[in-house]
Amino acid sequence: MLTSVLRLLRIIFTVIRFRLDVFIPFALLPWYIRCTLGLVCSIGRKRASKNKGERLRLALESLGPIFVKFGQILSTRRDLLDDEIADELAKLQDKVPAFSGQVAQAIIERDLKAPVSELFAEFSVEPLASASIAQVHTATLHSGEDVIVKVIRPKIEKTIGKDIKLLYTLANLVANISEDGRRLRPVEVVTDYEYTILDELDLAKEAANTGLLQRNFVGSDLLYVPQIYWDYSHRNVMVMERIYGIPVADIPALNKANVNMKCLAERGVEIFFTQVFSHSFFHADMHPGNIFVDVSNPEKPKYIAIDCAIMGSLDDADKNYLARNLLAFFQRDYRLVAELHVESGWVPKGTPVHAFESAIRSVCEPMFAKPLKDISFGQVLIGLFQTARRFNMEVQPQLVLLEKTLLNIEGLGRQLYPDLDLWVTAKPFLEHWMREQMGPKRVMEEARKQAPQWAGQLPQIPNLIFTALSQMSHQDERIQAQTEAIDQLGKELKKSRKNLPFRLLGVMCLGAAWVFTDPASMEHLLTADLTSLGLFLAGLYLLVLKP
Ligand SMILES: Nc1ncnc2c1ncn2[C@@H]1O[C@H](COP(=O)(O)OP(=O)(O)OP(=O)(O)O)[C@@H](O)[C@H]1O
Repeated sequence: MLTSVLRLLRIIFTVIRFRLDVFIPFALLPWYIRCTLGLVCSIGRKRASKNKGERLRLALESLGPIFVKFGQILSTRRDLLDDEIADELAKLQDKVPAFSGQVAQAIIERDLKAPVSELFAEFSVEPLASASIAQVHTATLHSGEDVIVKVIRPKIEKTIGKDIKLLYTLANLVANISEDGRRLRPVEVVTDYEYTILDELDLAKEAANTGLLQRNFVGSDLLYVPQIYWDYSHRNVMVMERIYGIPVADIPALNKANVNMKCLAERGVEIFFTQVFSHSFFHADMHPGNIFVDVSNPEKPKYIAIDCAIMGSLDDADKNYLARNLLAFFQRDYRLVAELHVESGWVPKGTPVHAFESAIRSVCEPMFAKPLKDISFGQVLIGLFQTARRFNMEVQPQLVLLEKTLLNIEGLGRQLYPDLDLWVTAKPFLEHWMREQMGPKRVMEEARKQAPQWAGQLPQIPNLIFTALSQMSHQDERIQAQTEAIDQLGKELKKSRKNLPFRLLGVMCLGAAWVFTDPASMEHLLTADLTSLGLFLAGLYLLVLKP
């Protein structure tokens, strides 16, 4: 209790010291609080010469690593903050003094239940790196492999718990006293922070994420994920293969190694879209400190990713939302963007489509002042989410995580190769996704999943086909590709749609074949066999050969 009060006093003192009163909606406070704050805030007048964002950054730095982390996470919420403040907060760095190597050693021995000399052939007591949550030491296993040992800071969970409570108190205060404050969604920001930081506290979870990411990219020449040593990994300690790549932010070193920067930038985008659309599992903490480059083949450089504590995953509905909205945006079909939101119920039923359409147009249309290749997908999503929020849509946290990651990837890609054309790299992924949604593979997958229910629903299928066809003809009118790339995509979409009735019919035949071969429904075995064989062949023809 006493420590919380002291911490709160320290926060108040910091607000005064760094003149953060500019963030306080004075007009809404009672007169006596206004006078007192005005008086004490004049103490920090010297700092008023710095801009708002800079003062906020300095204040968070002075409050310590947990607040620095909060500021770093806040800096990624460009959908809520002014660019000036977000840019300043993005400069926050975890410059945290290391904790003693002996303490790290004691944590390892306690968690792995053996002395360090027994666990490793060599262990460096000097840390390799130290951040707000964990510290990294190098070691060598008895089998000869070089590894790193990541150890969670002692007592950090307790400190974080207390700071989060304080942050919630402040967030609720801001949300309750001002409309402007509510617009910044302070409680949502703190919840976001809480989830992120709690994920980082559990190294067993990070190890599991790393294992899954590694499996997803096994055999790939795009991304390497170091191996986890499971026998040595627990909640507070994780042992991982040591990697020796060039940090991605070290552009002089990459140039010296003759790395093909265009290829490197494009591969970053490719990895991101592969994770999102093919694996539905993406690394969501892609800051440069977590990305290295293997330059053994400089023409085809390979990324190495570490620190898989924060991962995102999208379900089919999210991917659909993303692909269809991005495509509609690039066709400048804001009507379709609005309809997608209203029809699906993302914004409350009854929201006027034209009002949403006009709001989204005013946000997005200025983006087309730039050439297509310079349009930021991340900024498009920010515009989309900001508008959707104004229309009371709750943007799902996984989509916000995706938008933040996309911004990081784009920023990194353009730093490596300023002429990076994101659309060209992203297009095949959106194309593939849309094709798969309507292609035979997807239909077969659905058929397999749905077959038992369909047996009872066969009579309704003609009706469903009719609805699907009328929806398709409605949407066909909308496909007006803006560039050659989008044109091409439109053609491919139309082609898959043309084939859809045949495929639906094919699925019906297969479903019927399945029903007839169900032993429970068979009265005359021979007739049933012939009927199901005929239906099966017809279904196969329509699904696979006809297209
Ligand atoms: N497998 C590895 N091989 C070589 N170096 C590593 C490895 N894992 C981590 N490091 C080094 O340790 C540093 C910190 O690691 P990591 O990012 O996992 O810790 P963290 O506490 O999550 O830090 P941050 O919060 O800053 O991301 C990395 O920037 C890198 O220099």
